[in-house]
Amino acid sequence: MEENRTKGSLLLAVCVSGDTMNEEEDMDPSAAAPPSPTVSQRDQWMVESQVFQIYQLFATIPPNAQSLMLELQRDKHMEYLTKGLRHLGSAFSVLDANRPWLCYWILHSVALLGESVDDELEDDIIDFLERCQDPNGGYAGGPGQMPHLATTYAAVNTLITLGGQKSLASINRDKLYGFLRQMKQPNGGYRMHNEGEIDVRACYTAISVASVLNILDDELIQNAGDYILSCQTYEGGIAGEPGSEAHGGYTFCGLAAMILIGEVNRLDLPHLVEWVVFRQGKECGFQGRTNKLVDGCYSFWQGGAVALLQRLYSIIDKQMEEALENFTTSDVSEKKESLDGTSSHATCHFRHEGTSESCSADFKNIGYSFINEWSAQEPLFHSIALQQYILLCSQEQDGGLRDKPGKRRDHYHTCYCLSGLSLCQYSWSKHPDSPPLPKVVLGPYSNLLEPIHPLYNVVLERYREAHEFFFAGS
Ligand SMILES: CC(C)=CCC/C(C)=C/CC/C(C)=C/COP(=O)(O)OP(=O)(O)O
Ligand SMILES: [Zn+2]
Repeated sequence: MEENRTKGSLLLAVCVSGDTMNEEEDMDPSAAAPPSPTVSQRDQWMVESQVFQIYQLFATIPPNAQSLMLELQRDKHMEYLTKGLRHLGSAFSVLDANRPWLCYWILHSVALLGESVDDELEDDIIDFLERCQDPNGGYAGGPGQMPHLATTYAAVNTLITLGGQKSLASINRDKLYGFLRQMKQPNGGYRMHNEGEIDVRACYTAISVASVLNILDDELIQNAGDYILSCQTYEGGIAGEPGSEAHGGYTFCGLAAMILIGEVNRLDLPHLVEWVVFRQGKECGFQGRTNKLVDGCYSFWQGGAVALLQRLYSIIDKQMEEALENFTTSDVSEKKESLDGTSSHATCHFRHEGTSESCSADFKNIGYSFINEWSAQEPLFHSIALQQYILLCSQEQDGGLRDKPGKRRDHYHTCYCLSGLSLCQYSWSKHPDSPPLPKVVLGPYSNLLEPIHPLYNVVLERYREAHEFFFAGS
């Protein structure tokens, strides 16, 4: 966006500069006419105009009206989610491959708002997901359908969000492990389902569920880092598959998966930081990829990637120092690296400082140590601006959240806008359990949501219960 406009004005400056034109061109009025805008430019200007109208209105109203505009419509959102849950009950009998996702989006939103569902509905959801569980492992989009990694991730996160013995014990981890092994490809990637596509989403969903359920092992990890690394593009972000375009959704997936397998230091992190921070635009929200439109759901995908990067400062610093060293004394530093193995590309992270066990010994606890070693660094994005976009542009006053003004609310955007809002609110916290200062929460303090585990996107307290359950005795 910004780049486009900068390039556009540079181009215009060259075109109107007299030096480059002869007299005949100077006389021709059409030569000076600006090129007609592209469809993407028009779309961008339209969104900017809608967003800035809202910000303009906000800037001109009295403070008490401003506070009202910034209020998170908790009750309305709960009404919308409850309606969705009621509909979900009747949708359980309808043929649809998205139902575990609907369960996750709705229940995770409810949990973010600090609420829960009644026992009867909870039982219905556990029973429904039980029927989606394949006898040979993994969860399908509906009973009798083919198991799929995306719905497996959604089902596992739903059951963790519900919590409790019945819910957590309903996951057949042995069979699920078998399904993950079946999806694993020799190139290190994963297929989404039998004969399905191989992409970074599949790597993340497989690794995320294996990690949270304590079934991650060397076989599941083997070459996965090579595959994800091959998807980091020249822009710095991560694409769905090698050779594709960097995108926020896949960037979150690739980065989180690399952290969970202890190989995040293999990515070019400074380049990744550079790409992701420039995806937050003048509309205050994030776009998913270069020159595309802002969208509320990227508050989590891009905001989540930045939140993860915020905890990797020491590795980023090390990579930057090495790059500088390589730049100044390239061959000397190369020799040094090969002699003493100090290259960050040759060591295993994210580990406890000072330990020397192999990666395989400690990747099992990465998810847990990641939140306990929470760092106090500042956020790398404009957290207040993003909260402003979510509350003023993505929030529907009647409940539910959306992509952008003019779009309709839906459960996917409600889930990821709220997840992004929670990340913003805790982005300055020294520890995930320490309540944020009021000045970092935009709007009334009652806007505060529950904190999430940024690697799995489940509410932290529910993650902790699952961790105790699945790691007991290990
Ligand atoms: C865990 C899991 C399953 C993660 C999924 C991650 C995710 C959101 C991937 C995005 C896929 C994609 C290329 C969307 C582009 O849509 P678009 O062209 O409509 O949108 P754009 O213009 O914003 O790029
Ligand atoms: Zn979206």
